[in-house]
Parts: sequence; C-alpha cells; structure tokens
Amino acid sequence: IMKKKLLLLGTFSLLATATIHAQEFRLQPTPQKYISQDDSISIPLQYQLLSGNSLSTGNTLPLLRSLMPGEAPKAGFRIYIGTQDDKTVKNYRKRIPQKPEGYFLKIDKDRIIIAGADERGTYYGVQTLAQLLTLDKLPLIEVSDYPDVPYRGVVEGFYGTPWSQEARMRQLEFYGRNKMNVYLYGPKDDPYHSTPHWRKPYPAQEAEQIKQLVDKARENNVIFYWAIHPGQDIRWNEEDRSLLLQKFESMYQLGVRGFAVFFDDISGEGTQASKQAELLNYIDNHFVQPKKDVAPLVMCPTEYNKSWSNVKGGYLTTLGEQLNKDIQIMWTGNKVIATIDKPTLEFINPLIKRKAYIWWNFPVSDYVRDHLLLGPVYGNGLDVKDEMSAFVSNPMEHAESSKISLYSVADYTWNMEKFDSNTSWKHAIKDLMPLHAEYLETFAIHNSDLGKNGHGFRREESTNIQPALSALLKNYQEKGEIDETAYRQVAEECRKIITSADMLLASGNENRPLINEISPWLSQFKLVGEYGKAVLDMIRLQRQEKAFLPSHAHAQALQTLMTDNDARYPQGVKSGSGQLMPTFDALFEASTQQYNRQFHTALNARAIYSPYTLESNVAQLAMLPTQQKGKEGSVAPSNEVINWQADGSLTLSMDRPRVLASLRIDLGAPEETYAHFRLETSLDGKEWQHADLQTAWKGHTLQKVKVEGRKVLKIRLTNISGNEQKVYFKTFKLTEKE
Ligand SMILES: OCC1=N[C@H]2[C@@H](O1)O[C@H](CO)[C@@H](O)[C@@H]2O
Repeated sequence: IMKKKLLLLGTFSLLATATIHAQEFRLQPTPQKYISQDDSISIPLQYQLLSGNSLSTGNTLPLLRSLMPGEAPKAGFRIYIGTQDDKTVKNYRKRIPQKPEGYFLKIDKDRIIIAGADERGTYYGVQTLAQLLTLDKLPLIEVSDYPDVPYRGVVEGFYGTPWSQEARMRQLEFYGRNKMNVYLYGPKDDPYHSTPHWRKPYPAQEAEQIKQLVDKARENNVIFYWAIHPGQDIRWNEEDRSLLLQKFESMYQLGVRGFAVFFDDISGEGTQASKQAELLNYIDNHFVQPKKDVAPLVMCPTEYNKSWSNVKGGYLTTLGEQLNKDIQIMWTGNKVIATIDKPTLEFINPLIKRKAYIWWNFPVSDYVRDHLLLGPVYGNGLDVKDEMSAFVSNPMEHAESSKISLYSVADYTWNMEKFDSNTSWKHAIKDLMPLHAEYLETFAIHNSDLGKNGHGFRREESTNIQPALSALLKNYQEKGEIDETAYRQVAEECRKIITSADMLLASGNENRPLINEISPWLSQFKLVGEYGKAVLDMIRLQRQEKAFLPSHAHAQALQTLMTDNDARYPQGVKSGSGQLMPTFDALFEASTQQYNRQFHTALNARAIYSPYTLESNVAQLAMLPTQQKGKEGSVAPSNEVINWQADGSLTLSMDRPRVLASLRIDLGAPEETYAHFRLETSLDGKEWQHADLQTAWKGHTLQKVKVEGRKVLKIRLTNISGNEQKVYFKTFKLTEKE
C-alpha cells in the first residue's frame, strides 16, 4: 500500500509541477495564431531530419541540432524543415503565412514540421520550438506566425558608457530568442562612431570585436547595422564624402551588411537637409545599391522629433522629397522622449513621404543616470503596426537591466494588437531571473519612474502600494490618525523590499551580469525599505516622548546613509523616488513637527533634500533636476543642442546664502560663444554682481568663474547677445567653501 501511495503522490506532484509550469508558460512573442490539440508527446530522443537545401548555410539547422541532438537516419519520428521553395515542406506550403519572416510550425504524434516563408521565418519557427522544448512534454500544436512590424530591435544610441563586448554578445542571443531582427551600433561615446575619429578605421582590436559581433548577429539572424555620426564636424566636400565611404568600406570588410548615418544632436553646417540628402543618396547609389547584399540605408535626421521640427523651414519635407525612397528615416515621436501613437505617425509620415523608422527613446536613461527604468512598456498605440517601417528601442547603458523593456518591445512589435503590457512585464522578469522572479519584480515595480527631468517624461511607479501610501499619508497629515489597513500594507511592502534586496544581492550566479549592474541600486533599495520601517515606527510612537526619539534618530541615520550611497557613484543612485521616498519623507516631517509641537522640542523636521533649485525661461533647461553631492551642487547636464533664446536665463537658487569656492560652466561651444553670456550672482535676488568668465584650460571650452569666497543666494546666466545661441549644456557645477 505504502509503495502505491508514494507512487501516486509522486505522479501528482510531477503533474502539478508540469501544470504550474504550463499555466505560467507563454510563447514569446505571442504568436499570431496558435491551435492546440490538448494532447502532448514525450520529447523525441531520436528523429530523422529532412531539411531543405535553402538551409544548408545559415544558423537554422545548427540551432535545431543544438536543441534536439538525437538525429538518426532510421528513426521513426521525423522533422521536416525548410522554406517554402524546399520540397521537404511542399505539402505544407499553403499553411505558411505569406509574410516576410512568417512560419508554420506543427507538432504531431510522429512528426514536426517547420516551414518558413523565408530563411529567417524558418529560424523563428525553430526559436518557437526551442521554447516549447522547455516544457516536460511537447504539446501537439499548430502555429501560424509572422511579425507585425518589419524591423524590430535595438539602437545602441545612448550617451554614457558604451556596452561591453560581452554585454553585446549576450544581447544578440537575446534578440535571436525574442525574434528581434535589427541591432544598430551607434554609441555616442565611441570616438570612431562620432567626432573626432569617424573618418578613421577602427584600430585592430576594436575591429576584431566588431567582426565578432557581426558573426554573432548572423548566428542569431539579426541584421547588424553600423552607424556613423559625422555631423558635428563634417565638411560638405569630396574629401569627407570619400573618407566616409572608405570608413563604410572598412566596416563592410569586417562583415557589416547594414549602414546608418545619424545627424542627431548637432549644430552648424552639418544640419543642412539638402546636403544631408545629397550625401545619403550618393552613399545609396555608389555603395549600398552596387553591393547588392546590404540592407536599406537608415538615417537619423537632425529634426528627429516634432517639438524640434520647423515644418515651414522645410528640413523634413526636403528629406522627404530628395531622399531615395528606400532610405529609412528615423523619428522619436512628438518629443525627444515620447510614446508613439497614431497622431504621431499621421504627422510625420506625410512629411517624409514614407513610413517612419521609429527610434523609441526608452528605456534610455542617459539624462537621468541616477535612475533605473525597470517598469512595464506602456503608452504606445496598439493600432499603429501598419504606419511604421521599424521600431527600435534606445536602451539604458545597463545592458542586462534593459532586457525587461526589450523583452516587451519584442512582444509589442511582433504582435501589437495582442500586446498586454503587464503580462509581458511579468514574463520579462521571469525570463531574466526565473528563480528570483518575485524579488526582481518587487525591485522593478519600485524602480520605474525617472524623477524630475529635462524632458518631463515620467512613468508610473510603486503602483501596487501607491493607494495604501496615499491613504496612510492623507489620514496622518489631515487627522493625525493612522489608517491601520494602509499601515499594515505599507509595513508588509517594506518587509518585502528589504527581503528582495537581500535575496537579489545574494542570488549568486543566476544572473550575475544583472546583479553587477543593479547592486548600487539594490543597496539603496534596502535602505529605502529600512527608512520606511523607521518612519512607520515614528508615526506609531509619535505621542510617546521617549520611545519616539530612537526611531527619529534611526530615520535620520538612514537618510544620511542613502545620501552617502547616492554620492558614492558619479551618476548618483536613486531608488523608490517616485512614490515611496516622497511619502516616507512627508511622514517623517509631519510626525516630527507633531512631536515638536506636543513636547516643545526642536528636533530636525526636514528630510535631507537638495538645497538648490533651478528656474529658467529656456524651455530645454527649465525642468533639469539639480543634484547635491557633499560640497558640490550641479544642474543635470543635457545631451542635446539647447536653443537658448535672446535674453533667456537660467537661475540657480540656494536655500540660504552660501560661500562659493568655484563655479564651472561648459556650454560645449567655442570660447567666443561665452562673450554672448553674462554671469551674475546675488545675495538677495535684487542686487546682482557681475562675475568674470575665464577659460579654465585651452582646447576645452570649460569656463571657470571668478567667484572664490563670494557669498551668494542666487547665480544667473543670461544670453545677452540679442540672438538665439545654440549651445550644449554639459556642465553647471558649483563647489561650496568648507
Ligand atoms: O536620434 C534620436 C536621439 N538622439 C539622442 C536623443 O535622441 O536623446 C536620447 C536620450 O537622451 C539620446 O540617447 C540620443 O543619443
């Protein structure tokens, strides 16, 4: 009897696991059509492979063999694989979706059929089979599938530390698995992609690395585009044109078969549309077309979003009219950072006379480097699949962390109407860390908003606990009462936060590259959880003269630890900044003020905050956040060209008069540009004293301002030239005297 019982129990648990796994299991991306026969077979250990000639090259068969190693000529089970011209799948030709990269996958009792509209479609059929092979048994199914958006993937186009070779190799595998078919190489801080060395071929070592990436991309059926960013110093002459073509030729020799020219974030001569079009058409006619095996040329315009476009000026219409029709034109949407909807495309497509090639600036964080953007991908229209030629995401400099969003971008662009943001997000997290998914989800949900930033782009954060946070704060602030339900929920969330941080930091090798990227934020996240607990104690003990004090002291200690941790990293480290920290700070202040009133004390009631505030009537500067690191105060830099109108000014105000040791300003412009600006300081906001700008050092136009020892309340920089000035905003940093 015992033996029988054990057997029964064993079967049950096996079934349960399989069912649970099956319940959570989903194919990624969601297929267009999936029919299941509610039956399954054991994974065939041996099979006879009947493959079409079209697959003799490429990586489709190697991938299949790596997934199912049991190939045997006499086996009963058969796998038929090929593209629609191959006779091995001729009986299924009619089942193949007649769309680029389409495929038909059928799993039957004695056979599997993988029939593609083209080679990449067949490859994607094998990638879908790969996912089904993770189940305990192979379900008997029929999948007819194809992508909605022709080109889907990633543009590594951000400012900051370019991805490492290892990170890029991992990315390319990820794109193969998630059916993304393009990767555009264009890291702004690669000097051979942009100024000053775009004219020079890569040194041997870097060239070898690019070659490795190209091979890896081909293995994963990804088109590797190499982009050039020449506009900041290109001269419209024969010499620069041939230097650019020679550079493209050297990249072609490394195996590159996709090329792009980015004219974004530049000023001066390089911004002329007719010159850009002339150069691009020349490249198309004398390089891309003659090569025959190179993908359509892609270009990024200088006016790459609606808020910067001047339609009457004719830049976009000139490109639309003059650019060869097969040249793709990129677009970021209504603003630099924006979600993409139908009106966005109805604006741009007619102007450029083709479907926009969307460059989606998310989850890029090069303008909010102290934040991680790990939340769901949402806000893009589900009705725009036929209005765009491509949708590529510009990610964070944190490659592994970006995969949460990239997984969903792959899902959204493959099957747009079926895209469900939250389901996709949960599976993205499971895909990254299956064994620690619940902890990574807790971390991700509280690290998704950007905080105040120059583009005004925000994301939801802490959506799971936000109602409890606001109920707790509202009741306490307005009635001095504790909403017990909300209190309990927030306390439980703080416990989960602390546990998740520890579990992820101790997660070993499940996803070491991810943990290496996020560990500064995990430490900060744990402090946020501890701070929440300390503040909850404070409001609980607020009427107890003795017991309140240790909690108040602990909360302050945690504020200091968070500020120190933030200061430890050059880019800063913010966590839970959207909902958790504002609520905890407000509760800290309210309970301390309440305590001071009740016991006639003067405990510090100000949560640590930045003593600097920025005001400006220059649109692109007005929302830039300020930062404090110890004795340094700064305005966050901007990556783009600032259109600084005549008499436009920027004013940095302190919370109280402070003595300055130095002030450094870098507008990324030639020295003579600074003559157009006046710098002043003030102690009362009424009387202003002029301060001299002087070149801090040659070769770089950083300006040092003679303010040594000056006591100021405000600092103001004004464009007094009478004309608009186009400058960068790279540095605005003060140091206070000890
Ligand atoms: O071409 C589009 C474009 N170029 C810039 C701009 O968007 O802002 C992005 C976010 O700061 C930045 O990463 C990118 O290099």
